[in-house]
Amino acid sequence: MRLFPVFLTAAFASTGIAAAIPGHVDTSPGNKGTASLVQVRNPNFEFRHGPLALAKAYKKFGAPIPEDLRAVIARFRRTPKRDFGSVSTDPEKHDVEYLTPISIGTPPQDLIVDFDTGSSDLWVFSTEMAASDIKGQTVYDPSNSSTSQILQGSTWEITYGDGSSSSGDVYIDTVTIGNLTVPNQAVEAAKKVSSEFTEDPNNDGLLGLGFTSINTVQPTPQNTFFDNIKESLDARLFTADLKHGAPGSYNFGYIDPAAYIGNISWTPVDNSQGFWGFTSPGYAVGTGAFRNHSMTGIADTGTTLLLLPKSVVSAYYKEIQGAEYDSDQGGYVFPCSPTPPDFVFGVNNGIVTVPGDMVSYAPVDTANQNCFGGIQRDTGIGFSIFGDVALKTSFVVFDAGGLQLGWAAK
Ligand SMILES: O=C(c1ccc(-c2ccco2)nc1O)N(Cc1ccccn1)C1CC1
Repeated sequence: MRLFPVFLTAAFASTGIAAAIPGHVDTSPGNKGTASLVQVRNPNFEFRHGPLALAKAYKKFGAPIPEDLRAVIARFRRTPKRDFGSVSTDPEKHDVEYLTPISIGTPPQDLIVDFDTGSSDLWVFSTEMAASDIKGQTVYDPSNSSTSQILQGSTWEITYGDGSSSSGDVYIDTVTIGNLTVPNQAVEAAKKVSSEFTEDPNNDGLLGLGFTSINTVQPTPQNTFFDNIKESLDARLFTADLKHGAPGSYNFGYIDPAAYIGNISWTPVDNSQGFWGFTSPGYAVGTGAFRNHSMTGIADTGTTLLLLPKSVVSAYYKEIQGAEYDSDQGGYVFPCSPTPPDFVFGVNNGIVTVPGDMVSYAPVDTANQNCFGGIQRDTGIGFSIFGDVALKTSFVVFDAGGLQLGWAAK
């Protein structure tokens, strides 16, 4: 029978050497019972921080742990694991929206959704919808997720500024974005969506990155993904790096210094309406002089265009030969060439430049003669909306920790 020298196992385990494998113990008469044991690394041994291993050794032999060692251990224990993550986001035609992959449930169900800093509901197309409302979208099936739990009695309903709407009930399930997972995220399953969503085959839902104060779940509003994960991030912020006709990214918990040039201009955020609100001090048209003109608005990745006060918009289009407000098109239209002037807006004591070629949003006719403007009036909304036309020219930091927005060129 092979004796397994248990005392040796214990001794080795505390030093990271695997339990010695049973060696050959020579018990022939006259022999002192010597043993030769081959050591192998213990695959299950968790490498312990040096001071921790030293403290363990003191403990094992009943020696008091010196004060300085105790202090090091305490500091090591206080810094919990921190996190950060990144996910790619792709523009639809004309950069009308940017779509980003997320995973929901167990096993993971992969959907592609619109990250929207202008709203705060995470809702998705679901198996609870009428088949006629689904045209090509991928749907979330809570019954196919072993981790989904219905949030009994909860419902949601949201209406967006473009008149679109959706509603349904609520599940708690695991949601992963990039390498970041929230195990108990409220996932709002759609039962109804308006035609604007049905007719958008590539968009499986919205992921709100606004403030939880405007989440529409009743009776108890639910946290956004960002609100659920922000305390475990290295920094309580996310960044939006949207691009014109090319993949961009949303990063969580860190500012990538390689993603921007020059300095970040910071401006305080007013989140009293649940949005990433700020006030721009003014604007310039092309190479013209900067005009002081306070514009209060929000940074909204979910809105395509740059919607500004009527007076600013008409001052801009006044500089374009042939530009006019076309009520048939519902906005300013102008000749696609020559390229219109840049539009510059202030952010604190910095500026953001929207290049003229990004102001031409899209041709209004097949002859490509006239273009619909990317800058339009914010009439009736109550504030301006710095949507994708403004955001895609910049690297934007949504800093919940400092309650500030950072804008940088790239
Ligand atoms: O679509 C929305 C929008 C987003 C969320 C909510 C909402 C209601 C309740 C919770 O969230 N209501 C909106 O209306 N835009 C953009 C927009 C575009 C055009 C006209 C009006 N607005 C909000 C961010 C400003």
